[in-house]
Amino acid sequence: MISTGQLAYQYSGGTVLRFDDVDVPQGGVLLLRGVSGSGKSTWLALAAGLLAPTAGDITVAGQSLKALGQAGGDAWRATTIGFLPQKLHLSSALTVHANLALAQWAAGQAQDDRRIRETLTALGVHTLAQRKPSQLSGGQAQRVALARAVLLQPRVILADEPTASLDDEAAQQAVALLQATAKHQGATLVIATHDARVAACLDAKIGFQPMSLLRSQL
Ligand SMILES: Nc1ncnc2c1ncn2[C@@H]1O[C@H](COP(=O)(O)OP(=O)(O)OP(=O)(O)O)[C@@H](O)[C@H]1O
Repeated sequence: MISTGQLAYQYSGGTVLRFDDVDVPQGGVLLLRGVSGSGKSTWLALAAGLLAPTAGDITVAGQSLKALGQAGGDAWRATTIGFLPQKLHLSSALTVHANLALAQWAAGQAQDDRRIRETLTALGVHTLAQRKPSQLSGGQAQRVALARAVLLQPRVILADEPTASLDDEAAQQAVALLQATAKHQGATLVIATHDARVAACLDAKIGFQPMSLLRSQL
């Protein structure tokens, strides 16, 4: 589902970031660990097709991302990748419902209010549909952002530092929610984090594949 071979990326003028090979099956979980600057965000951008590898291959959901052109990339990403960013980027002027409708519009899809309601309900935030982001708690806002990420039923969920600035209980809930949502949708889940608590929060019964990015790789 996600497999890489000799994957490497070099920013203009920067050193070459080299990544270990991974092979994550559909529905599997990859825990991408590494300290700040080790390349987690770069790896996520490569997996989302936002960056093209400098060397090596990456295949996501059967699509070789090397073969994906700029134009095809947007359409592929809209239906394949659900991204939960560290900074949630909910539109402050819009209600929760409208934020999700905007995601459907941005993907070129017709507004589907039923699907929006179903997704908000699955994440326990349907009663907040008419609120603006400023009227949500941090945990509620993260659930709404996760709802937006999985709205189009992506085959892959990429989560960037989902437990940053959360206390232990909220971190446990955030990871459990991500894992349950991915399982419910049959999606492959990648969590990129420097937070050592995440491994302990993941459900060991389901299992996950760890990959550590080390500063020495830079
Ligand atoms: N646009 C860029 N131009 C040049 N170098 C970059 C750029 N973005 C990132 N880098 C460098 O690439 C390396 C990996 O960065 P990356 O953001 O992927 O790490 P990270 O593990 O996600 O870090 P953090 O946890 O702090 O977000 C770092 O050395 C960083 O300075």
